[in-house]
Amino acid sequence: MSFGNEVQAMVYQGVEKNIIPPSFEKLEQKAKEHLDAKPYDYVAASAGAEMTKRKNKQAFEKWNIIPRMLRDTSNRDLSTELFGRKLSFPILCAPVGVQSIIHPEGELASARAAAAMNVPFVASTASTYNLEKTSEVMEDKERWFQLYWSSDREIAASMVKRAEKAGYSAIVITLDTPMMGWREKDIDHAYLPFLQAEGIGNYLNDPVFLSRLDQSPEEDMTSAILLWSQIFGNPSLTWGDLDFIKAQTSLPIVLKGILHPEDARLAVQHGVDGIIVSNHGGRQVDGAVPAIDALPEIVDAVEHRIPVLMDSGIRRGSDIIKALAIGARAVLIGRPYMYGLALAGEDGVKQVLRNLIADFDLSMALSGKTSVAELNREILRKES
Ligand SMILES: Cc1cc2nc3c(=O)[nH]c(=O)nc-3n(C[C@H](O)[C@H](O)[C@H](O)COP(=O)(O)O)c2cc1C
Ligand SMILES: O=C(O)C(=O)c1ccccc1
Repeated sequence: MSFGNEVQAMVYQGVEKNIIPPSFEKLEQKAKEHLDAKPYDYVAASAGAEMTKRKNKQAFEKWNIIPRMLRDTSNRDLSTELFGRKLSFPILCAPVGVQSIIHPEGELASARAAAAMNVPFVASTASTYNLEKTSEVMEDKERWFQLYWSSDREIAASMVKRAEKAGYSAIVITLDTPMMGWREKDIDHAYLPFLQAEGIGNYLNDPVFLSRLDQSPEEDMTSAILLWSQIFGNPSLTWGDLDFIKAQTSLPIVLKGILHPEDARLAVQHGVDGIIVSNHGGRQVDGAVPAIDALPEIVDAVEHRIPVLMDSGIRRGSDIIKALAIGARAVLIGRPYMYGLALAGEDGVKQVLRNLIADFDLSMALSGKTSVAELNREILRKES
């Protein structure tokens, strides 16, 4: 058997040392056995009855790929382009907060792994390690900053400016989480890692946040955590507020959490640079539409005016093919790389990314396509 390219060879060479199962289901199971119930459930679970989490998976199963034959797929190009920059793969690490609950090196390990694999890392506002530290470990590699827009808008502005200064090349504003969804398992466990000061690293060194405290966090962490809980989210935001953030930065602005085609049109009208179709991995509105099912109408509504990305339920290479064939420019992954982090830190995240890239490369070739640009709806049919 010959391997299609270097990515394939890399996967098989590493087989003996692999701790990361190639199957997502086995990976999730292994992470479950490895972690305590509270942090595992925080990562794995979703809102309510977890309907949307299940539907994200079922929806991918309803889209079928119709491979094309005899098309010389010996040379393949997995790259894509976003905001004038070339990405090696159409894959990014989604913003995931509080990674220290599953591995002591948290975001630093994930960021290092992403940098090593040439996969952009989207650093969350809710990180345990601050954005400057995370930036440092990535050297010159592509990184974006995800903003949770604080109800204290000077804090939001401060974080955006810090991100630009630290070398992040886009700002992702997450719209679907002005407050946490109804997460029954976390409520059962009475689990809130923030109360132990995990996930608030970006606030603890923010000059504006610190200026709002009477005493430093070292002297009085309880007050810092209390203030964080009061200013974290901002449910009062409206489309008109986007101008404020745009005025703070020259970086491209990407809106995350779009599911309605009309919101996609509004995003274009308000001059943002990209959108991410996402239901937050089912963690916010239980019963929300699967992101992959929302994608076609949104891609059509946007009419190529800005790039459309998607996440929520990407588990395998074939899922990536489906999203790109519908019209996404790139996809983000959340839980898969969290499980890699839980099991083996930086190395675990690298293996998860490597498996996904290799699977995507192979499945694209076997579908008769040689580049991301060639993927289109011609090779897809949806079961009714
Ligand atoms: C544990 C966890 C924490 C998350 N934290 C954030 C966050 O801080 N900011 C954000 O925009 N999205 C956050 N998300 C959502 C992810 O960015 C992404 O939308 C989601 O995980 C994609 O679905 P998937 O897990 O099925 O791949 C989080 C997801 C998980 C699982
Ligand atoms: O848990 C999440 O899904 C999430 O987005 C989040 C929100 C605030 C802090 C940490 C994570």
